Amino acid sequence: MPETATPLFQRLTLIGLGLIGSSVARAARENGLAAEIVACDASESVCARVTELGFADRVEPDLIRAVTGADCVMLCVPVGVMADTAATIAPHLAPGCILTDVGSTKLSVVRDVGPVVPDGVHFVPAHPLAGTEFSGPDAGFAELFQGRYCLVVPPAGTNADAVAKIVALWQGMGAMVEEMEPAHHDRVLAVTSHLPHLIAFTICGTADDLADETKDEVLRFAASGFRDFTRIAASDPVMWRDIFLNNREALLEMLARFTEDAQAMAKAIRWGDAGYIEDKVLRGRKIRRSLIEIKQA
Ligand SMILES: NC(=O)c1ccc[n+]([C@@H]2O[C@H](COP(=O)([O-])OP(=O)(O)OC[C@H]3O[C@@H](n4cnc5c(N)ncnc54)[C@H](O)[C@@H]3O)[C@@H](O)[C@H]2O)c1
Ligand SMILES: O=C(O)C(=O)C[C@]1(C(=O)O)C=C[C@@H](O)C=C1
Repeated sequence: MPETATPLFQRLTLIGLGLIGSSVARAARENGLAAEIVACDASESVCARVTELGFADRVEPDLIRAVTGADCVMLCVPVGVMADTAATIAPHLAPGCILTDVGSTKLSVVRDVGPVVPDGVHFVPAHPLAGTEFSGPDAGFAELFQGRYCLVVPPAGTNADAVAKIVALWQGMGAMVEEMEPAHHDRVLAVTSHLPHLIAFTICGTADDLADETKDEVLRFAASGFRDFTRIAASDPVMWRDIFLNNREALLEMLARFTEDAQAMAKAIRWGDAGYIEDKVLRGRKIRRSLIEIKQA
């Protein structure tokens, strides 16, 4: 811990030490944000690896022992297991403790975790918009959140000091923080993150279904648009299964809109509408340029 830093938390317990949990552990330690970091994971092999990697002060496989005495508990597990995890730990959270998470869907986390949070415990859901296609404790790194957004979605009436501490935690790890309504969060992420992944998984499946005709060529000549899709298509199946199932409505709405737009493109191609096609490509280019300008590319 940097000697001059005053830790925000005395004991930060991280549940789930994959890409995100292990990145938080590394970043929190490097920036002196917690006096003690406790790591808890359901997988024995992950616990063993976290011990070897040494970025936590204590590895505690038992959920209840892990959260006892913590002033901040962060759930870094797939969104499909947030409910069970929160229900198990809730009665053991100390008064004044801040319970937070990093889940990629927010309405579901508010729905699943909110009702079990005991009085006196502050619930501040959050979502760092940073990641890679890799998972597990070896994949994490301290710089993951630097220059990236983290969205916090505190329910109405959440203790302002607790929100400020979670904002300070993410800022201390280098993130830019903004507040958002959970429903709005889920619609925005449906189009910026969930739909692109759905398209990537689907296009890889489509290519694979054409195995006899094109598979060899797809793999051999992949130095093209297809290769960019394969990066995000390599992501964790459990994490993405849970995201799709827990952002069902917004994702289906965005998929329907996309399908309409894809049909419009198909029509333009069929009827030789060069202007329409050019306009769409130009729009894509502009979006890419503005992402580069705001350093989010
Ligand atoms: N990967 C990303 O790009 C990214 C970005 C932002 C947010 N998220 C969100 O962060 C969370 C974690 O994602 P990740 O990429 O770190 O996943 P990961 O697969 O790398 O790690 C998840 C960890 O949770 C553990 N786990 C699973 N069920 C558990 C349980 N019931 N109790 C305790 N531990 C359990 C697993 O053993 C694993 O070590 C997810 O909710 C995901 O939606 C992911
Ligand atoms: O960069 C990637 O590989 C990611 O998939 C990261 C990504 C994203 O879609 O941007 C994935 C899921 C998250 O909830 C946040 C970030």
